[in-house]
Amino acid sequence: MTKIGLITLNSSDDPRANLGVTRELVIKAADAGAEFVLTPEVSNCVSSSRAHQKQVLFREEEDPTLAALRETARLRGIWLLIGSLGLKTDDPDGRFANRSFLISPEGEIKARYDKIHMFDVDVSETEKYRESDGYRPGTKAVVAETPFGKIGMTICYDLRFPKLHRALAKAGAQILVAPAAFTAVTGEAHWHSLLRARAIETGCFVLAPAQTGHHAEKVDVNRRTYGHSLVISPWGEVLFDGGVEPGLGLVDIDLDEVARARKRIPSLLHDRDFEVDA
Ligand SMILES: O=C(O)CNC(=O)[C@H](CS)NC(=O)CCC(=O)C(=O)O
Repeated sequence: MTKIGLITLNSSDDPRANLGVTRELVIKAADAGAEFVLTPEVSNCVSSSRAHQKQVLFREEEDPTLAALRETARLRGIWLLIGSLGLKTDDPDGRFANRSFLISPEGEIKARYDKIHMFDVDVSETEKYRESDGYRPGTKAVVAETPFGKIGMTICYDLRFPKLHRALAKAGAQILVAPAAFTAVTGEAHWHSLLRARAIETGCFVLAPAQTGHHAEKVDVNRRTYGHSLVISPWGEVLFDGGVEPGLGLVDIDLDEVARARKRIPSLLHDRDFEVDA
């Protein structure tokens, strides 16, 4: 059994305040015996104003949230997935990275992953996102090794591109992480179904820490996220649902369930090539 600590946040556009809340919940998870703790997408700052982000975000090397959470992981001896941080980069267009970090109990960065699929979507007339204007998409899928299993890294909108999850599972992933800031509207319609589908298709545990509630009202009145941090078993059962309040969920997962689910339905081994007659 591995004890998972899943953190739901209502991050503001103030990275210092967000760090305070996040660190407190990470410590609470460690105190409760969690071995692996996960935070949502853009844990450090939810903001769609590029001007504001330019003021408050740092490069990876100087980012105070990353440094502080690495230290917390080390002091508490836990594995920590920082679901993602908005970070400055040397992108020629000045775009940020939406980057996840897997931190070891020694406080080392064991893996980093830049979100591949950009959320360029009109959710409604008043709620439009052009993530690729502000963020530079990644080009590399990542599977990272831990003592409790291999972790396939994804972020938020990646959830809608099952090719990625299949590639991660085929590369050995037993746990898929899907930190998110799903919109309230699309979350209501799709969040549980998409996460359960990815778990069922791959025979992986899916761990999905989420942002929740209203964010950064000054610059972005409509920004509202869905919450419902979830843990899904490899058979597709919802083992935990964090609801809409920020806080901590604790769930024990049994990695043997991965092999059991894949034995019952070995679809991961049954891919076939085909042509499309159109
Ligand atoms: O903008 C930031 O600061 C961080 N990025 C996000 O919150 C991103 C892009 S706006 N949100 C999503 O990917 C939501 C996906 C979603 O809701 C869906 O697929 O339905």
